[in-house]
Amino acid sequence: MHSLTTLLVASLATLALTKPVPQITTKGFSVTGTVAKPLPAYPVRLARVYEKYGKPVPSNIAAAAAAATETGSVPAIPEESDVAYLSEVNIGGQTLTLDFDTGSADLWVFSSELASSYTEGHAIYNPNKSKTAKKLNGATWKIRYGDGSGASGDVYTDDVEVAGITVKGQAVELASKVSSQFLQDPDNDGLLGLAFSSINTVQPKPQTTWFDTAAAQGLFAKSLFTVDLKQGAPGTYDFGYIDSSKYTGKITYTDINESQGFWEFTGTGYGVGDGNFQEQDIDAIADTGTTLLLMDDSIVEDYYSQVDGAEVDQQQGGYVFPCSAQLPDMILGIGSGQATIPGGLMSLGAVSRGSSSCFGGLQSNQGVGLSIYGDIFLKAVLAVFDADNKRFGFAPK
Ligand SMILES: C[C@@H](SC(=N)N)c1ccc(Cl)cc1
Ligand SMILES: C[C@@H](SC(=N)N)c1ccc(Cl)cc1
Repeated sequence: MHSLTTLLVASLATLALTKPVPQITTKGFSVTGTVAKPLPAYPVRLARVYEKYGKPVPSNIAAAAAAATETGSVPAIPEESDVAYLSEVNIGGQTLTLDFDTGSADLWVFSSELASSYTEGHAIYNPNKSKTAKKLNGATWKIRYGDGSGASGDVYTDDVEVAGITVKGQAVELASKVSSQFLQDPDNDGLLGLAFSSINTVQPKPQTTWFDTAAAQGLFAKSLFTVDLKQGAPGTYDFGYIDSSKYTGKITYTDINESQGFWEFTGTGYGVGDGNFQEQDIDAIADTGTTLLLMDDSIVEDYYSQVDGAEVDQQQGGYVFPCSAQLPDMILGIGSGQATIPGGLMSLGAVSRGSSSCFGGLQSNQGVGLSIYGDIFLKAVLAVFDADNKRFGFAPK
């Protein structure tokens, strides 16, 4: 008899294991010219010039820029076994809890356009109850994840508030269809994409993510956000600033390659426990929307070869080990530094209530060619997603 946890963990594990890059039909993309972007307020532009040349921003300019821009913080609440993290969002006066996802670029929600049998237990968005909703005529969207999970529907624009920051005219994608995976998770009312807008699935004209819309409207003095996830406790997403109280030591940055639309970088290698560090290029993405740490089989096998009793459990869909096992730390080389994931974070907990078998936080990426540094990694660091400088940063915490 599978407990819910097993099903959820297994389905998400399977989901995480087998949900390769959302199948975005690139052939349909047509960038019909560029929309004139409102220029950020003058002091913001001036402050950026100083920063660009590594000069301290004069206090009067910094003060003026700060006055013209916004910052905000919103809790990231873990679901059971930390399988996903949910945050509150207000759309046209309606509050939903969404899965913020740096691995996709669609803001889509459970909506009044879904059959009511699908919306049981969910908060839904109903544009007819919003004073500021406008239909985006002719626009549709359809997202697919490798495991076959996905959703589709049509599009409105509305005022979307995240972390106290309101973006007017944000594209909101209403689900009129969702796949079964999304029905197993009654608290998840949809996704808020934080990847690059180049992989947004709206047709015929792709839309921008909430973050990119806000940045284009000049709402941030610094166009960056930070992610501070915690094991079994609320963390935060912060927008427009870095809270120095959320990390220790210094932030190490690495350039990202946004050509696939992800926060993608080349890791410098890995180490298991106090074993020696293996230098190798690792094509990785930082992904809040994936529960696990997904890496090449060779690395996964190396790690579990050092865990007594670890084995692949087909039924669970990945490596399991005795919950009594002492798990080694996982070291990930990023830029000039190394992120240490303590052994205690490398488990998702018992495969089902009362079981002495635990599900591994590190699992195979099934050879998809990308390593997915998901929530297991993000619980170990303060992560900085810096769009201004096209870089990813991390610091111990
Ligand atoms: C980009 C993410 S899916 C997402 N975060 N929306 C991903 C890609 C490939 C694999 Cl194998 C697993 C996860
Ligand atoms: C597509 C992912 S979100 C992501 N891939 N980052 C997902 C999340 C939750 C459910 Cl229930 C099903 C699928």
